[in-house]
Amino acid sequence: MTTPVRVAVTGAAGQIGYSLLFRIASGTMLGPDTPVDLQLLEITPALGALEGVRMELDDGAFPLLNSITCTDDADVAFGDADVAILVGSMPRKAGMERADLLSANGGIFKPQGEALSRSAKKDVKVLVVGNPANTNALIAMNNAADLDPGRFTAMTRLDHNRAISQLATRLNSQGESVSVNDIKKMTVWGNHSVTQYPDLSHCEVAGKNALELVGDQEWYANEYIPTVAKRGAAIIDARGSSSAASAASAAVDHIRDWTLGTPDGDWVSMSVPSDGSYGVPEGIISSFPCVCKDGNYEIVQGLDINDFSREKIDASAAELVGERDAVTELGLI
Ligand SMILES: NC(=O)c1ccc[n+]([C@@H]2O[C@H](COP(=O)([O-])OP(=O)(O)OC[C@H]3O[C@@H](n4cnc5c(N)ncnc54)[C@H](O)[C@@H]3O)[C@@H](O)[C@H]2O)c1
Ligand SMILES: O=C(O)C[C@H](O)C(=O)O
Repeated sequence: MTTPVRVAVTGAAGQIGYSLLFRIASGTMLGPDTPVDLQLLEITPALGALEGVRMELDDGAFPLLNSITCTDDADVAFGDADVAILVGSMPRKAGMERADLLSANGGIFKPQGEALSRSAKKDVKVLVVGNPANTNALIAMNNAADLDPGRFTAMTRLDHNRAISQLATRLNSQGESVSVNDIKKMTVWGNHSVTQYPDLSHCEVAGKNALELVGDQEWYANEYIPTVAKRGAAIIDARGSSSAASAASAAVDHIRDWTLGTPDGDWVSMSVPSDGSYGVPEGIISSFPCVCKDGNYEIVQGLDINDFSREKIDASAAELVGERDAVTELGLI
């Protein structure tokens, strides 16, 4: 049998975990020929609920699911992990300031970065989903002394997928006949927050420029961008809890593409450590257009950035720099 891939998931008994684990077990993330070992981390009080999830995973009789480990010890969960999806975090509660949230999550992502460094494979692929995802990833990265910083990424794939879907809906309402499959080269820049910038200037729809097809800068600036950026809040309003199945689906997309590659002629949005590309300061984890091949990602180079895009990319980068400065002040990095 092919050696199973060890996939660690934190916050495994939560909402996203409930959707994510079954898709990983079914082979949707790593392909139909790759067995998996699931290494699931929860806080001690949630181990009972996690046991229930394990029972349901057993009941799925998934042919690719080689083993399931449930633990409250990060070194066990991350032991020899090939992939680590960090979902468990403390979401913002009423009355909490950003600094409170960053500090509470520092208590989670600092020790988890240290445990990844001690226990995971050196080429582990880390995806941080738990919010504030970009800065949580930065905290983990900065506390993982023995790992290459490039192993740490954060999730903006949900924003990318939302941007594609909203564009298809708009074009169909204009009388075009567009499927999400026709939309290529979508880019979300910046932070997984309201300052994110879903950029249509390089996006293609069946080979045509998306912005030209839309032909309505006012809609782009004042409806499309805010709708994508505030979609998370709209889901919370409608459902009473934050997005879960779509977030799990995006996590599967992110790890699948990083592992198996992006299609020729297309790219995806991933939050990765900035190397200074497009004027985004080094020392933050920000969303860029990325191509993946042979298990590696690269930031797409050479795209023209117009004045409108420049302003939006700079604003989101400035927010990330502010978050980095706050966690530096808190002694987390
Ligand atoms: N990046 C994105 O696009 C995106 C999208 C949706 C949700 N999110 C974020 O994902 C996170 C999880 O969402 P959810 O709906 O699954 O939340 P949830 O509250 O249902 O589940 C979170 C789980 O994490 C666990 N947990 C808390 N601290 C932990 C720790 N130190 N170690 C291990 N587990 C721990 C909790 O016990 C809980 O079971 C939230 O921060 C949410 O805001 C991000
Ligand atoms: O917006 C949120 O708080 C939840 C999540 O990050 C989302 O984008 O759905």
